[in-house]
Amino acid sequence: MAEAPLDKVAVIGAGAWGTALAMTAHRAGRRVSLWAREADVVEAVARDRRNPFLPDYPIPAEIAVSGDLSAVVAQAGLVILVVPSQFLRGMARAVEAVLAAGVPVVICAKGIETDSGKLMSDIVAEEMPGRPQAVLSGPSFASEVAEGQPTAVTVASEDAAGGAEAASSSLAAKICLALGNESFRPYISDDPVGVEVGGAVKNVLAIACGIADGLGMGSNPRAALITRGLAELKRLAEALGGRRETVTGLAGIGDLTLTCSSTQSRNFSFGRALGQGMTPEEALAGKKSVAEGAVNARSVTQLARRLGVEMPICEAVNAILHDGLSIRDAVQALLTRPIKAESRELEPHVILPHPSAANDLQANDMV
Ligand SMILES: NC(=O)c1ccc[n+]([C@@H]2O[C@H](COP(=O)([O-])OP(=O)(O)OC[C@H]3O[C@@H](n4cnc5c(N)ncnc54)[C@H](O)[C@@H]3O)[C@@H](O)[C@H]2O)c1
Ligand SMILES: O=P(O)(O)OC[C@H](O)CO
Repeated sequence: MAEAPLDKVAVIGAGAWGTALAMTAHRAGRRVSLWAREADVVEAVARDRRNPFLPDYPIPAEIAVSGDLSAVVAQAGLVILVVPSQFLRGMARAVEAVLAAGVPVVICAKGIETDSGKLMSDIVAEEMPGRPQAVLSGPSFASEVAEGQPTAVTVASEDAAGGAEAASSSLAAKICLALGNESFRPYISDDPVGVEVGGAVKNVLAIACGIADGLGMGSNPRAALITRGLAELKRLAEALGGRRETVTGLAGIGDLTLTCSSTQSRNFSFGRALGQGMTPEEALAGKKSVAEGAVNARSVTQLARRLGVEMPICEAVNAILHDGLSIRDAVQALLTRPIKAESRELEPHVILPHPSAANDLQANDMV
């Protein structure tokens, strides 16, 4: 059986998701402290109990919000890391310097580190050596979680592997008990890699779906992008040692479906703005909130190339965002790729030239 829930929870990162998770832990009965990087966030919460990153939901008075990292993590039994992916390394290092030994961390950033191609769990292992760690991911818009809408997520830790007994005494199980409440339902997984890949790649695919929406495309293209995007996600998860099955769960298809079909998603909305004619710079201008896929299109495709994994939709998004490929050319290149088998058993053995691609090898080569 799992042990008693972790009592005091420290949340590092007071963006929308960190704030919603702090509220979740508070609803679950934990004592909660929240670290904010920006002085104006600390001041706004002190003044009117509202965070500009999630302004519509009051923060309960019992949640202590501070910019003092040592004070926030003092006596914590669990630390939740919720800064954007490209800042996780620096934050993990800073937290490690002030956190008591043995206190577990749960990673909530969705992404892959640019250039190194490292997963968030690799970064934490490097910067917080020997510290127990888990990953939390799944379909969870911060605003809906803050509102108390029913939400299900996956929490994964390696020690959950080995059967029911291992799973129920794992770190993932302890975190589920610490954070679960009547509206927030976490599930245990033993596949952190599969869970992480789902969260990182779905943001890139959401940009692709947003672009299609911005172009005025309908439901057929969206369904095609989600389904073939899922195939890309499965391939990358497997190449990294995760399981294809994990990708069919909340942190894979669950999050993919959510993010690829709602203007609530920052990534979908960013893609939509591109499809409507904005440049990436224009679409991101003045935004304080993060669209992880904009950076992670690069890190995901870098990693896929290194591993020899075919991810044509992610490649197309990356080429649009970072290599100046026009959206029109990217769409044409995707649609005229060679004909392949859909199923895993035949893939990649059946490859036929696309009937309309004979005269367009240049665009085709790009994806
Ligand atoms: N918002 C959601 O609905 C949601 C849900 C699930 C997962 N996530 C993931 O959570 C992570 C955090 O996203 P968010 O939505 O809370 O952020 P946000 O867009 O609401 O806010 C931006 C965050 O980035 C932080 N930041 C900016 N520069 C920084 C720096 N140099 N160092 C450290 N932190 C810095 C800010 O302090 C702020 O916390 C992302 O990986 C995101 O994909 C978000
Ligand atoms: O708004 P997005 O696109 O960052 O998506 C937020 C969450 O990741 C949804 O699960």
